[in-house]
Amino acid sequence: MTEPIIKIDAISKSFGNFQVLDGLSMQVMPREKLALIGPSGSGKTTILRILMTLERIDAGHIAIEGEQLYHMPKNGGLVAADERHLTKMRQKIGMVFQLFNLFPHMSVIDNVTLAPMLTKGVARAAAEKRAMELLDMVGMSEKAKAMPAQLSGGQKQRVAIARALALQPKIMLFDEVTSALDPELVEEVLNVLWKLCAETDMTMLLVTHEMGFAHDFADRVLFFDRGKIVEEGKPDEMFSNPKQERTQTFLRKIIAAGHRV
Ligand SMILES: Nc1ncnc2c1ncn2[C@@H]1O[C@H](COP(=O)(O)OP(=O)(O)OP(=O)(O)O)[C@@H](O)[C@H]1O
Repeated sequence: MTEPIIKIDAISKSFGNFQVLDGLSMQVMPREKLALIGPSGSGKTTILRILMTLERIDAGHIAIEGEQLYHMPKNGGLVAADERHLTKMRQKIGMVFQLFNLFPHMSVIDNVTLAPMLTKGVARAAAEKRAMELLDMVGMSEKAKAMPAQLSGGQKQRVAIARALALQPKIMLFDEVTSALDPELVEEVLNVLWKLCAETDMTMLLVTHEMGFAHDFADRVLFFDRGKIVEEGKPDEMFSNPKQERTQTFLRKIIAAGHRV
């Protein structure tokens, strides 16, 4: 039987006195496209940031491809992972943020080549060749020499996707990647996600308020509330026939706000 590519086991996370996650467990299978939905503040972004090692966990375990993320084997047991282990594990995962986070003082192509050159020691010529392929895939090769300030939000986000792909991650995390975009630019970014879905075998986790997209794109939808998975299922079941009252209320509000489900 295929093993999960991500195995989250009873993780907890607090910020000060505020407990965001309390014993959360979930698994993701290789190639799976997962949508994480739920009200603001329910912990969705925190889960992605923990997987990306941008936040630490207080308790529990996470395994990526069967290898511990925050722990490493030592003397027959497990100890806290050191920076070297975290750096190695981080390369399996790429993340795209709501606010692009491009390096403003670097050109588009330099944004994409930086990580492979710095973290993997890839030579500039090879890194640029690969970067141009990735920029071509997201429809941005003509802007390779441009600076981020010269780009629209949708273009910046497509560059951010190319940059995240440059380390050839097996897992891609998308954190509300269209939320900061003008409505007419949303489609161009969603089209890139479709392309990644069709042309790569990456595992993709998507936090989104675009319910229509989550419905069409995801293999499985997880509905979160207060750091817990309230309900999960196939998109058709989740959106047309949610079982839990909390899910029903959330989706009613979303529909009332004019979002397609
Ligand atoms: N660095 C931090 N310091 C303090 N509190 C934080 C921090 N990061 C997140 N939180 C709090 O943790 C809770 C969960 O946040 P998170 O961003 O994971 O929720 P979310 O479900 O992604 O919501 P949204 O859809 O608004 O992004 C929120 O109440 C948030 O204010």
